[in-house]
Amino acid sequence: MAARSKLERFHKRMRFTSFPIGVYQRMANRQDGLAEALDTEQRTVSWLYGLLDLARDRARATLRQVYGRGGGTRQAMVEREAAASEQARRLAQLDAVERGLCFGRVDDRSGRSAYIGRIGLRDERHETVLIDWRAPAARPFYVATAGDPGGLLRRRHLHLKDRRVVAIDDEVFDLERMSEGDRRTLVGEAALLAALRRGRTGRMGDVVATIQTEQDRVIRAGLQGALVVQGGPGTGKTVAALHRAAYLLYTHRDVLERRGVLVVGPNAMFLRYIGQVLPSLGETQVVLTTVGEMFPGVRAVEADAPAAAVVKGDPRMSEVMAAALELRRRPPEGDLVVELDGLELRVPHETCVRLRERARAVRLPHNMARKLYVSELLRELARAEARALEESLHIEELANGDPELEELAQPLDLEGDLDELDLDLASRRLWGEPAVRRAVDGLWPELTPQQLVAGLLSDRRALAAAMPPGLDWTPLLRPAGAPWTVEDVPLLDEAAELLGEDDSARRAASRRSRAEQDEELLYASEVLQSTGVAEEGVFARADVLAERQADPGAELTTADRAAADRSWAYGHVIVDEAQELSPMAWRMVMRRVPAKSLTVVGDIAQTGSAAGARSWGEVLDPYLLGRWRLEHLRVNYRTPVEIMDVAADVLRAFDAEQEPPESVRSGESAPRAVRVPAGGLEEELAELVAGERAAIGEGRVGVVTSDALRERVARAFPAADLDAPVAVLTVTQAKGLEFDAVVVVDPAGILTQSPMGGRDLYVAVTRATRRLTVVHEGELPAVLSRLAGGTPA
Ligand SMILES: Nc1ncnc2c1ncn2[C@@H]1O[C@H](COP(=O)(O)OP(=O)(O)OP(=O)(O)O)[C@@H](O)[C@H]1O
Repeated sequence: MAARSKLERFHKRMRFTSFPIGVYQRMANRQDGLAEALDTEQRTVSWLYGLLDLARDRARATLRQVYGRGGGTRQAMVEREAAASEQARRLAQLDAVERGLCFGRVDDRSGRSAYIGRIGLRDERHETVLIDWRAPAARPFYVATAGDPGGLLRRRHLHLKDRRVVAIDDEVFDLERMSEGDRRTLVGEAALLAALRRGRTGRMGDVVATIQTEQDRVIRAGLQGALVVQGGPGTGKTVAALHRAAYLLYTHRDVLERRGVLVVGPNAMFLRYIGQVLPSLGETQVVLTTVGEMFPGVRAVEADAPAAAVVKGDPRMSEVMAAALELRRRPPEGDLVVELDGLELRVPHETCVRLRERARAVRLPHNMARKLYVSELLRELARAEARALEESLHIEELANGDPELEELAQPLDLEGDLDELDLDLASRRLWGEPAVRRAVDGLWPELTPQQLVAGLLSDRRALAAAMPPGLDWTPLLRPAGAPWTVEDVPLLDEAAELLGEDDSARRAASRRSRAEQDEELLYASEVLQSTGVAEEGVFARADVLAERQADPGAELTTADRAAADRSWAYGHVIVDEAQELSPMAWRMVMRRVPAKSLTVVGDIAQTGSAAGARSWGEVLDPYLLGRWRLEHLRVNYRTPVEIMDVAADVLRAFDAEQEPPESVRSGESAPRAVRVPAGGLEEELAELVAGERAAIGEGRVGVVTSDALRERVARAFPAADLDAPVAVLTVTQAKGLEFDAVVVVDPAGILTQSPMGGRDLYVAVTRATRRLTVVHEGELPAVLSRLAGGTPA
């Protein structure tokens, strides 16, 4: 019916509208112009792909050659590995840029044209024929505006499907100066809007083709110092931060390849969401992590309740950890007494105190200082043993009444007779005694960060003793063996700093015996025989394959090594959704980047964690002393204006000082509120979501619910993950993500679920790229009354 009436309207229009003949002529010319432009661009693009294929062939050949060499000294092996991983990386990079290799062209006033792409390419004469988007020469493509074209006549976006040019968009800055031929081939539809209208896939994509000027400023900012990017929802903070990582690696490759780049995101789901952006830009050398994963060996996912999160995130927790450690190395109540083979070894209390103070005074981390403490205490015990022996040996008894022997006997001074060698030998012997070990461990135990933190959090007395006045310890107490939370991770990191690393186990693990290597060679030959890989050429020799098996260290990239090493100093750190980090989490992040080269992106208006930031200065100044630059992003590329109006009502209600961003486009359907009868949520929701799915076609639906209803709602949509057409998420999980259609369930619950409920609701309603539905059982909260046709409170 709808289709028929559309057709009728068209016929009617054709009957009553008469186009002047010139319009038809222009339309026909335009078609010809478009075909001609597509044809020209196709020729260039095909040639560029040809060059890409050649570059790949060359990289593959070099890789084969490198592996073909085999054998040689250890040094030669290391050099070979380095050359091989360089070529392998180059190959991976060349593969990654296949999609949309070339996406832009600029024509300048001097009649020159240049093509912009994901990677730079040169022709056979070594002339640059494709400019890498990160190169300074590509900059005009991103920064030219009608007001300030910077010498450009035209910016052209090329849209590719596989290797075909399927569409072109032109922005003309100076029509007067364009040649007649170029004018004829002008084609225009805003490339940005076309990109924004695309359905969401569940994975963030790169935006190299449509980076906007304000984002370009962020992306190309210098490496030194700290840059803070504040911007409302959908302003492209994440996308700009990731492109910045790629830009920095390109521009400062020498430093950053050695030191690595770390990106910290809010949760694992978010990392999956953004995980493809950097590889699609040809960068695989960036470590992506969350606060919960920043301590090697621990993978914390669950968050603490707000009361505990606030205390654990408090900067005073660093003193609490130090105090907790002091409690673990207290001197004995009285003298130290160790029973050994019927002897009582006694070290006076004052000596124990003195040894402890000496070990503390060296200012080494606890586990290192322990070595000094143990060695001195063992010597004291050796002396105590000598004294005990003296006391136990009664010469009169030994002489057994023999007056001559009694006369010969001098008063014993075993302790005084001990020389250095005796003390060493006695110390070693004593260290083998379990009773001595127990005593030493009781006074200065060797501790892992896990033992220190878990021990503190499950010990009421220790908590009460370690906490300063004004910091409530009660929310922290939990049973021993409780799983790690995200908020524990900065405490573990703090503990590791205090305790010091003992990397002897790691070093031992990386030492490989000759026998093992021989075994690997044998195994490698068998593999080559049985799989026929030998014929493929890459691993043509058993010794080469064995070499790779045997020395994983040589294969490890900077990113691999950095991710496994808590004390790694990164060259640059990017923190996304940075408003969520507590002061303790910032301490941990800052340790990873001693040079303080940082990009911090976030939105103070979206802070959801009770321990998160209220202002950037508050969290950053303790480390950066006010030396950070602030950039604002103010245009919202995600949320249509109608939905953003609703969000702005919410923002105004809880934080009138924050400015909502301005939406770049308007939506196709009005946001709405749907009231469901009490108890009928699941059923109604299933129907409603089905309707949303039908409305958006290929895109994705996000159901964002209050924490309280999460389980109930998730039951209605099993197996909902990022890749599923429908994902059920709490606000915390939805942070940073976006969906074509968003259904917000239980707005009243979201508002009241934490002290930051208003901000949570703001985050929830700004996840939509096209449609927003708010589902409520009770009254619609007053801040959303625009949805019911009212004026928001
Ligand atoms: N220049 C651009 N060209 C095309 N799309 C863009 C551009 N900038 C941003 N976008 C798109 O806008 C959406 C929002 O971007 P992004 O997630 O980076 O915003 P954000 O500021 O991090 O949002 P939030 O604070 O809500 O996490 C994404 O789909 C992104 O791809």
